[in-house]
Amino acid sequence: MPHIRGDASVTLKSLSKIKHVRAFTVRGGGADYHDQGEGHWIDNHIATPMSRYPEYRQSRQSFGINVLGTLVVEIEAEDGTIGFAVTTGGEPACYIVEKHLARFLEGRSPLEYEKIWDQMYFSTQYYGRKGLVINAISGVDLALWDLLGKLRQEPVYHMLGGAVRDELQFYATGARPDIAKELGFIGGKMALHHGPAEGVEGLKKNIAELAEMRERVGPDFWLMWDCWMALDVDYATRLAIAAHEYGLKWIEEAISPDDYWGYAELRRNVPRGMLVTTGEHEATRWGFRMLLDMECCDIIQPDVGWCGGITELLKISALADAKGKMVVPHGSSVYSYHFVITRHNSPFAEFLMMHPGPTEVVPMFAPQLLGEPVPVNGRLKASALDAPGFGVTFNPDVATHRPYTH
Ligand SMILES: C[C@H](O)[C@H](O)[C@@H](O)[C@@H](O)C(=O)O
Ligand SMILES: [Mg+2]
Repeated sequence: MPHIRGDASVTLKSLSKIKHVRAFTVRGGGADYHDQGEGHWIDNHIATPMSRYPEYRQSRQSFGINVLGTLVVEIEAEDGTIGFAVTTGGEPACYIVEKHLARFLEGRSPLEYEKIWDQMYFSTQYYGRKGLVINAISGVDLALWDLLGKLRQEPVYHMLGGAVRDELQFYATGARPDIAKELGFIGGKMALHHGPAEGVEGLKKNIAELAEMRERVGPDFWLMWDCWMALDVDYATRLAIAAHEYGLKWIEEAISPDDYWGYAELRRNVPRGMLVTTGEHEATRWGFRMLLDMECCDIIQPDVGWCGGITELLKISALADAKGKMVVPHGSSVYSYHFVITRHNSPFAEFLMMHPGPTEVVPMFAPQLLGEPVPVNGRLKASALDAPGFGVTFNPDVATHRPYTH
């Protein structure tokens, strides 16, 4: 019998424990990517649930889409190694991290990420479960995985099972799918501009925009609509039927994230071959189980910075995989890239075009993450993710503010 060596080189004891958790907020783009300047495509008459109020129709910032700002979570180990992550959450999320969540990490091993997640979730369940609290938990979880990778000197995707393909391929979200095609992306997702409050005229304008873009990109390039929760089932059904002749590949987040029944109905209504997608504003394995068990959609799109982090996304993805459903995370830069490259049921990823046009590729969370990789010709090699943790560092030139301590 050959002697089988099995020295457990990484143990709970050998890895440096967590010493400090700190939370900061940052303004101006980055993880709160809706927080952009004037004239940006991402704030130009995009249909939302607030579009029923004319005063809030032109700009999503007018009703506060960028009110939170970025949350930066920093976790320092006893040996001085620091892991960090960014997500949407700003000052209120800082409060939750500092005053509530930090107690479950300080003094513990970063290897205990399952137990830490469980304690963060169930200790906040009485006021959390979705939205801001899960954003905060996600930020902590992502910073924990970044710290673990830096302590172990390996990239997060290695710890998630390794790459199942040599490279990532991306579709682009932005106002110019024609330019996205020239840049090598596999498809272009546009924001829908007119909602039910603008009646049949608005619906006709939507279809005219789609028809014009189809003319520009040719018959085979993927075109999708992101409806950002703006529609009702009837309007979404009529829009999907009218869009079918222009080859709309999927209709995304057409109705309220809470209307699971409406999504199931819409999915029964849309023309055969058109996909219904949603999930970026859903959270935890329990929320995504509702979407999957109620047959709400063909692709789930969790945001790893909003759904519970990597630890929770692993559970969500396994649920979807068991049901033969694709998981294409909502654009969240390196945090989704390290996940997507490791999952067979995540065949492509989203790249959110943050250039104002958008006419060029710029890092999604710019200027916050130094070393943030971007797709080249619509693709990113797995080897581009090989630095420890998530492979990025926080830009020291970006002003941060720590509103609370503990
Ligand atoms: C483009 C959409 O309106 C949102 O701004 C976008 O963040 C999100 O819905 C997406 O899927 O990228
Ligand atoms: Mg979306």
